[in-house]
Amino acid sequence: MIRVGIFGVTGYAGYELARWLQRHPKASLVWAVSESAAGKRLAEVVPGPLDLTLLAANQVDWQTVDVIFTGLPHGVAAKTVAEARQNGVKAIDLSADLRLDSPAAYTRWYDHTHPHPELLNAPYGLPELNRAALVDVPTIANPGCYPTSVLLGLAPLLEQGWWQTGQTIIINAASGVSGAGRAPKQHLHFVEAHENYSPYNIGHTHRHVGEIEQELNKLANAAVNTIFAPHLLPTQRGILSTIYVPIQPELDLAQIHALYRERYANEPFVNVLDQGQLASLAHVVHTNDCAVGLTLAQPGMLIVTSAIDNLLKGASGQAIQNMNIMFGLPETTGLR
Ligand SMILES: NC(=O)C1=CN([C@@H]2O[C@H](COP(=O)(O)OP(=O)(O)OC[C@H]3O[C@@H](n4cnc5c(N)ncnc54)[C@H](OP(=O)(O)O)[C@@H]3O)[C@@H](O)[C@H]2O)C=CC1
Ligand SMILES: CC(=O)N[C@@H](CCC(=O)OP(=O)(O)O)C(=O)O
Repeated sequence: MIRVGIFGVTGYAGYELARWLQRHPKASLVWAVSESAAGKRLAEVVPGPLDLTLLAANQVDWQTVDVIFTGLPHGVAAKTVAEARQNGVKAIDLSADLRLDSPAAYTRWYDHTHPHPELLNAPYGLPELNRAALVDVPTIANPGCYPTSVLLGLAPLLEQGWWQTGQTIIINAASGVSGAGRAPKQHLHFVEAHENYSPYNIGHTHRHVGEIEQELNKLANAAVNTIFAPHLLPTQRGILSTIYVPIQPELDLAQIHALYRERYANEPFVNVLDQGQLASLAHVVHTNDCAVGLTLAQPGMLIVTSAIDNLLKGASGQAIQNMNIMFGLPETTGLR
């Protein structure tokens, strides 16, 4: 059994992780930390079936776990990961603290100095792109939710060099409200979000742009320029990214569809839809899947639709997939 600790279990991602770990046949949740509710029962804080006594961070016994998950805000998570490493415990970080390749990039997108720049050497945990780098490592940077949908939607095309180098890729994306976390904020208030659909941080301002372009550059082996337009969607969960990609004008849809099907043929969590189908939230919510739809809008312009559940393939499901790889288990263990 893999012995697990969770930090931030009262948060949306941490709680989802705890729920799925209950059903994992090879992992056992040993303890869970909550700063704001230490000493209480989890069921008192988050209504639901999970019940265990919450610990404060300074109460944990590091010797009792093999790995921790950090479902903490960025800036906070890195300090906990550093403590885990000092105690010889592996860590999978759901925040953005381990994802960027350099301290300068982190400061650019997160507006503060990285508290532990030595942790930025963690491999980027998108198994479909980076599986070999995740086996038996001490730390994994779990990818962002929007980046996961975008990278899986574009990887085959960029790896193959079938996009138009130098042209801008436009990403129009929408996320359910759980993507913003549990802390109340005015724009997440029911009256503001329900039956509304609103863009935010559009242009080059959303912090995921740095992560998306960093990883797209690696896939394409070239500088990839994007325009990213996120929206708040009045659902509980789910992300849909609609991506406009300039491609080589001679390519037809059958060729592109065959490329995607071949690239993802052995990927248990990527579902390349039949030609003519478009990805939607209904394909993926409450699963660890990414659904990808392909449409040739006109010669030279492909539209990719890529859908995930932000709390699963976008966070906790992917984190369990990463744990499975880290410990040499079949990747789908506990995720079906
Ligand atoms: N929601 C999503 O769809 C996704 C989230 N992520 C990332 O995962 C992490 C967790 O996200 P999510 O679960 O949505 O966030 P939430 O806001 O729902 O939960 C974060 C939890 O962190 C704990 N916490 C500990 N220290 C602090 C602190 N100083 N300030 C605020 N909270 C603190 C809180 O629990 P307590 O007080 O009990 O300790 C809180 O419940 C974030 O880094 C987020 O960016 C990544 C991908 C998708
Ligand atoms: C709807 C909404 O607000 N979504 C969040 C998604 C970010 C997130 O979840 O954080 P990670 O970087 O850890 O993936 C946002 O846009 O900031």
